[in-house]
Amino acid sequence: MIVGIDGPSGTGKSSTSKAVAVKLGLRYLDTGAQYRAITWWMLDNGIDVNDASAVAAASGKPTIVSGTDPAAPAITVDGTDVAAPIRGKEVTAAVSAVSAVPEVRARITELQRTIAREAAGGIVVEGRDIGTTVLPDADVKIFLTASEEARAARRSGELKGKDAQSLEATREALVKRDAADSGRKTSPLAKAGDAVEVDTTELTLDQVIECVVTLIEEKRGR
Ligand SMILES: Nc1ncnc2c1ncn2[C@@H]1O[C@H](COP(=O)(O)OP(=O)(O)OP(=O)(O)O)[C@@H](O)[C@H]1O
Ligand SMILES: Nc1ccn([C@@H]2O[C@H](COP(=O)(O)O)[C@@H](O)[C@H]2O)c(=O)n1
Repeated sequence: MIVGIDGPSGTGKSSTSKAVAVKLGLRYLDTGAQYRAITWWMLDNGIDVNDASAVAAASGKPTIVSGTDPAAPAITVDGTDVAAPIRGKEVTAAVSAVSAVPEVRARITELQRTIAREAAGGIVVEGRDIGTTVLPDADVKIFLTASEEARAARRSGELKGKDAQSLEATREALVKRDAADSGRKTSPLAKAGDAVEVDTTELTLDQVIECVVTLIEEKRGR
């Protein structure tokens, strides 16, 4: 059972995917974390993230390893645990430029396909291009959406301490990242033709999880 969950940022992909995977005994892959990890490495190594040729030339250097336990997602770069730093403001602001580079996408896509292939009991993979490009033959494809306001409010509730910002600034940053992700040439953020769209604006997280579990169980014939 391969499940692909895509959608813009703040629609609930990670929270839903993890919970669904725990409930159904599936593995879990956060592909955004992989793009964040390679971006973290570029910044840490002084690569200009707006220089696509420099990013492309360096894209094969870091070794990225993703854990697939939905109860304890993990990610390392060259053996360093980067789970915390990849969520910082700097990486968030730079990740769309890095993820738009075709060489980066080719490398990370290959990694994702290998992980999905090796997940014997099935896996929930979440991202932006899972249904369209990474796993076009996934058994279940879901595209989550939500209004800008709902997404900004959700994201704003998470940002604390040094990364705290106004609701309006959060909304602007989110819209800018979605526009870059949707507008890039290579596998942009998009709904696959055969994906089920779920608008989560008025739904609680539990309702979204239940909806996705039902779609998977229907596919399994239960
Ligand atoms: N239906 C919902 N109702 C209210 N809050 C929600 C809902 N779904 C998710 N959230 C909350 O919104 C925040 C963002 O959710 P999450 O990280 O799962 O989104 P995402 O789509 O994976 O975002 P990104 O692509 O930016 O990583 C989290 O704090 C989560 O608890
Ligand atoms: N399949 C994917 C997943 C993510 N990206 C890029 O990574 C960024 C961070 O993703 P989060 O889910 O952690 O917010 C995202 O903005 C994309 O630039 C991608 O390109 N493809």
